[in-house]
Amino acid sequence: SDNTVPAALPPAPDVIRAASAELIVTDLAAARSFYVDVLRLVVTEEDENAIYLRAFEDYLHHSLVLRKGPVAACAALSYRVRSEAELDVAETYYKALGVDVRRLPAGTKRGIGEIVQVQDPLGFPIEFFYGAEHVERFTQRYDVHGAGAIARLDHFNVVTPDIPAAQKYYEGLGFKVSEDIEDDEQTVYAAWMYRKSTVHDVALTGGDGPRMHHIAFSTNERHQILHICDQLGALRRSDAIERGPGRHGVSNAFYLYLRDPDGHRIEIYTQDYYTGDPDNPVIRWDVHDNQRRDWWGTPVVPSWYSEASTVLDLDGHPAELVERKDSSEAAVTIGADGFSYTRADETRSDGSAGPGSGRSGEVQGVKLGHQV
Ligand SMILES: O=S(=O)(O)c1ccc(O)c(O)c1
Ligand SMILES: [Ca+2]
Ligand SMILES: [Fe+2]
Repeated sequence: SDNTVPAALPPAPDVIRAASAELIVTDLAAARSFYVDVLRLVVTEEDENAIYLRAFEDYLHHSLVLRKGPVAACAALSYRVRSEAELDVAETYYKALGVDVRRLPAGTKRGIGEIVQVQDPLGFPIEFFYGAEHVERFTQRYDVHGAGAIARLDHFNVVTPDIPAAQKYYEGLGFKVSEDIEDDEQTVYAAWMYRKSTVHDVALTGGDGPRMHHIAFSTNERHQILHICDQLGALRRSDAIERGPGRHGVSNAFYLYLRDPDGHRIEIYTQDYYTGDPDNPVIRWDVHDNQRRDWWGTPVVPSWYSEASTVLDLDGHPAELVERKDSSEAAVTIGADGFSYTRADETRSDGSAGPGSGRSGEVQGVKLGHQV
């Protein structure tokens, strides 16, 4: 056959949604204090090596596994597929992609049925599953919710060097782009992609990867996010707050970013918008728009761009990092994330160029905590 035409891939598995994640934590008790005592996630099961957690609207066994280990890392990002039959489809698809594919019998992971585990073409440890033990759904257990009630897992955000290539790979899995950030030289800095009818199940962040940027849980209302902030203040754990609370430009969600005791980033997120119709309009942001990441123009702390969690391969070893070749968002915008323009061609009353018009040549820095 004509070997210049890539062989047609077999059908891709039918992914429903981002469903759970497994994080390696170096101090299980410290992690338990953060995720259970502070965030109030529900312990479905636990032993001396692992804690299986769920949010209040989850009825599958867990949506987050904390596993004790020597090095903090992300060990799995798991997507639920529509039926057990989709596991064979997944195995065939990923074997055709030529990556490491393993089949784990039901029960290998507590509460979960058979799993197809792959190290995907981007280098991430991905699991596909359908079967899972049903446990009590705490949707209306307001007697245990608390004021910061977390409803469910919403999305993964992954750092990968080549966004167009990553987008193509996820489009092959039937994901669609809802929003992205680009510039007028066709560089793409980030993209948000979905299977369920919200803004994303996975977000692609341009950078050296594979690294896990964050796992996001959603609440039903903003006041739950505000309570989590107030509670962290009361516990003198405000240093767990990395970024926010605020209103995202992309997704329009209200957000908060926390760092757990191992530095894993957890987002608490609420009220993005419906994307379920086939002609859902894609929103494209200019990388210089300083309302893209925070609608109010609040600066993005540098650590949010630079820090992310190591991911493991299927043998539990840190995955090789690939450097990003395209320009980095922090390099082109950290100034624009500071106290700068919100209008493209701002001109001062005396006719001089405003800071954001790009005509002033002024240095646009981010005012850090020690600066007045
Ligand atoms: O900061 S962004 O507005 O680009 C953003 C939007 C949605 C997310 O889930 C996120 O982590 C970040
Ligand atoms: Ca802080
Ligand atoms: Fe997010």
